[in-house]
Amino acid sequence: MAGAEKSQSSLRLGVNIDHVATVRNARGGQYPDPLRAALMAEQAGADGITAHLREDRRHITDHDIDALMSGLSVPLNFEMAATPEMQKIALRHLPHAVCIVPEKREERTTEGGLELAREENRIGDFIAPLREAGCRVSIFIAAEPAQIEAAARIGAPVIELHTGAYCDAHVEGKFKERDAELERLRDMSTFAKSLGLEVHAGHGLTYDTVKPVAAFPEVMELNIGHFLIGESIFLGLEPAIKHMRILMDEARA
Ligand SMILES: CC(=O)[C@@H](O)[C@H](O)COP(=O)(O)O
Ligand SMILES: NCC(=O)COP(=O)(O)O
Repeated sequence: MAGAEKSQSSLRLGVNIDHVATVRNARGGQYPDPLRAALMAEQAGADGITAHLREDRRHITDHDIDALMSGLSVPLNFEMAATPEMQKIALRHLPHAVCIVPEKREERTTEGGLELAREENRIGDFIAPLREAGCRVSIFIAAEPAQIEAAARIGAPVIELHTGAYCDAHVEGKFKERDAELERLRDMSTFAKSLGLEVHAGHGLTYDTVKPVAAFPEVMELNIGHFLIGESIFLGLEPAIKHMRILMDEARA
């Protein structure tokens, strides 16, 4: 794999490059190029790249997915809504991983996890061809027993726990709420692992919030994007990623 400084840690870092595309799309054209950022992330030690092809194409585009699929040396984690269009795109590209996420056109960001318990049969049928095609399927869910049990029942090998509520509570200074959210994430990581699921986590993580989540021994992968792309304005992309990697490794030591 590319990236000489790749960590030996059991905790993988997936760098989400969606918001490089957000900046590019603010002016149209081709700059800054998400693939260039992804290749730099590889060099900085990212274990994988995450990209969310939203139905409204507000950031990542179909062309970006083509370019990432042919240009990356590390695995692509393709985030997608559970729609026929996205399933077709995933089956055409066969990325290493697909992560099924909820999507609402009007939302500013992915506000919660997929309501899997309510849609168990549909999502089970939806992921079957992706699994048969060899993609590692994960489901982006809230840290709730009902969602985790549903993920296990439909045979999803991986879940990604939404860390947004924990991160938002930290930013808003609601520390009791933050600690309760963290506790929930910890308990649900343990519960998911006990059901045989591989546990990932992500959304809204920053230097201030990453360590307690990285410390959970059940968590195998963190996906982090918006903060890292923002921080790269101040530090540069490689140093921003390397610092995140250091914090993750410290939490795990
Ligand atoms: C699913 C997830 O948490 C990320 O992919 C996130 O959705 C990307 O950023 P936006 O929500 O801003 O599109
Ligand atoms: N799945 C979460 C992700 O890819 C990154 O989310 P964020 O760090 O951009 O909020």
